[in-house]
Amino acid sequence: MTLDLGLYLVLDPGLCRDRGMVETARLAVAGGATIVQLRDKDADTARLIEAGRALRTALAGSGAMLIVNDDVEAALAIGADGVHVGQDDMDPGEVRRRLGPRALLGLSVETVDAAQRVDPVLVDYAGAGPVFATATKPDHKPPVGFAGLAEIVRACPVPVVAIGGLAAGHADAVRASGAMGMAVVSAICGQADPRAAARAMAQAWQAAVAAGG
Ligand SMILES: Cc1ncc(COP(=O)(O)OP(=O)(O)O)c(N)n1
Ligand SMILES: Cc1ncsc1CCOP(=O)(O)O
Ligand SMILES: [Mg+2]
Repeated sequence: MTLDLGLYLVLDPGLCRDRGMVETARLAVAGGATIVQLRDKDADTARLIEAGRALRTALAGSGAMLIVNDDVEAALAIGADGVHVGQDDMDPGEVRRRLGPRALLGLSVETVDAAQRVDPVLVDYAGAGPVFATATKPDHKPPVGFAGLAEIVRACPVPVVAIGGLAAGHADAVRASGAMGMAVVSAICGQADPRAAARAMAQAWQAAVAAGG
C-alpha cells in the first residue's frame, strides 16, 4: 500500500466524546481521511489493543492506514500498519527492530536539527510541528509556523506531514511548505459532522496539490 499522508486523522477519545473513536474514524475516512492514528494517552496496552482491533475492523477495506501512537506492542497485537513515536519516546532503531521491516514508522520532528537526524532507513515519514499552538497537546514544543515548517521539510529526508492547530484553510500554506499532508485532531474529532469536516479538509488539500503541483 502506498503511503498517502494527505489527510491524517489523529484520534483523541476525549474530543470524540459520545461518538467514540471508531465511529469518528469511520466517518472521517468516508470523508477522505487517508490515515488514522490511534492516540489515547491514558490507555494501557490492553485497552489500546481493544480499541485498535475495533478500529481495524471498522476500517477494513477502506484503504485507510491505521497507525498506533507510542505503543509498539499494541501495534503488533492489533496488526496495525505502523507506529508513530516522538523524540522523547522509544529510539527509532529499537522501534524498527521490534516492528520488523514492513510496518510504517513515523517520527515527530519539532526542529531542523531533529529533521536532519532522521534516518530514512528506519523512518518512513515525519510529523512536523506544531505549526500553531494547540490545546490538544498541552506539552507541545514551541510552534514553528509555516516558515519553520518549510525549513523542517527542506532538512528532512523523509516525507513530512504537518500537525498542530491546522484547519482546511491552511491547506495552501501547508502544501507550499513542501509537506505531503495535514494531520489534525480537533478539526475532525468532536466536530458536529466529522465526515463533512474531513471532506472539506481533503478537498482543500487536493485543490492545494492541484494548484501547486
Ligand atoms: C502525525 C503526528 N505527528 C506528531 C505527533 C506527536 O507525537 P509525540 O511528539 O510523541 O507526542 P504524543 O502524540 O505522543 O503526545 C503525533 N502523535 N502524530
Ligand atoms: C499530537 C500533536 N502533536 C503535535 S501538535 C498535536 C495535536 C494537534 O491537535 P490539533 O489538530 O487539535 O491542533
Ligand atoms: Mg509520543
